[in-house]
Amino acid sequence: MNIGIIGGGSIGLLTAAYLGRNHVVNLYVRREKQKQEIDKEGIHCSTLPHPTAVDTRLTSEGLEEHDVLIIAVKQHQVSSLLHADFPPETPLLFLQNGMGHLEQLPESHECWLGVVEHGALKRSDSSIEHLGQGNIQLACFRSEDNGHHMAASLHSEDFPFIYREDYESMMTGKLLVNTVINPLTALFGVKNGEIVQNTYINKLASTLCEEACRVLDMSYQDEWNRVQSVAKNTKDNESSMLKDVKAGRETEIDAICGYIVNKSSADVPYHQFVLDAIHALEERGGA
Ligand SMILES: NC(=O)C1=CN([C@@H]2O[C@H](COP(=O)(O)OP(=O)(O)OC[C@H]3O[C@@H](n4cnc5c(N)ncnc54)[C@H](OP(=O)(O)O)[C@@H]3O)[C@@H](O)[C@H]2O)C=CC1
Ligand SMILES: CC(C)(CO)C(=O)C(=O)O
Repeated sequence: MNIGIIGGGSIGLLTAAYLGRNHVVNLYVRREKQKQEIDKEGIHCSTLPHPTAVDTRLTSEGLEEHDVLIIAVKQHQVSSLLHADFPPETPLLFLQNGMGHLEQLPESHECWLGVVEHGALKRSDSSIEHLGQGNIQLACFRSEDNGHHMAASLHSEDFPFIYREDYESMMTGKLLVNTVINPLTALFGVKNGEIVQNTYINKLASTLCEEACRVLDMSYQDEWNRVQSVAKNTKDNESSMLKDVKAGRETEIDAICGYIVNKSSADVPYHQFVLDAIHALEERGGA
């Protein structure tokens, strides 16, 4: 396939490094320095034996047609890209956490959604640490095409893509996990395991889970079991929100907990609290 990827962050570099082995990949970045570094070094990924060479371009110079264009920027960066000229014939695959961006997706394009279950950490402009080897689940948001084909074309044994029939259950399942684990780990400055290990954080997590399940009409018991199992399986990870807060970066709180608050017709006081509390940390400029 001929694949375009926008964003040379943790997930953009990870997908470019893996997909670049078997496909033609154009990675679009926004800084000349990053372009030069990748041109010189290739992309180093901790779980691959050799750097992957990809063709790096600047977003500002325009986007070309591809078989698929993977959007790997943060949720709050998506809106700035929607002003960009997406090539008219190219299907778009959005990989963001949260659900706040779904209503902004361009109606003019075939759109796909992906849920990333890898852990990746950018070490430099051309290197990433692949911390948790998982998969990317992919579902159709707006397309007449058969999704099996898209997932199968991108899939490889060591970088799996899994086709999901229903984007809504795929996205709400991930949102549920993020709306509980991300704000609490970021507020308390703890790794994911503390969600199950600390009695009081566990109690707060359970209440957030219960609120979100009510809003999203999901089974509390099933989702609470899943949240706890993700927290156990990723116990030594720092959540993406904790990393953002520590680095003084804008978080994805609006797309995650803000989505629950906006969708709810009743009060969701715990979500409102974590939403305001994370914004307070952002305003202060870090943890
Ligand atoms: N990292 C992880 O392990 C996981 C991440 N995700 C999700 O994946 C998404 C991406 O996350 P992640 O890769 O970690 O985020 P990063 O912040 O590491 O990367 C985002 C990248 O997008 C680039 N970017 C922003 N705007 C533009 C633009 N207009 N043109 C070109 N590049 C642009 C940024 O460039 P610059 O460097 O110049 O600022 C940055 O390199 C998020 O929604 C996240 O929630 C999901 C699961 C796991
Ligand atoms: C699943 C989890 C919580 C793993 O850290 C995640 O998706 C994130 O940190 O954003």
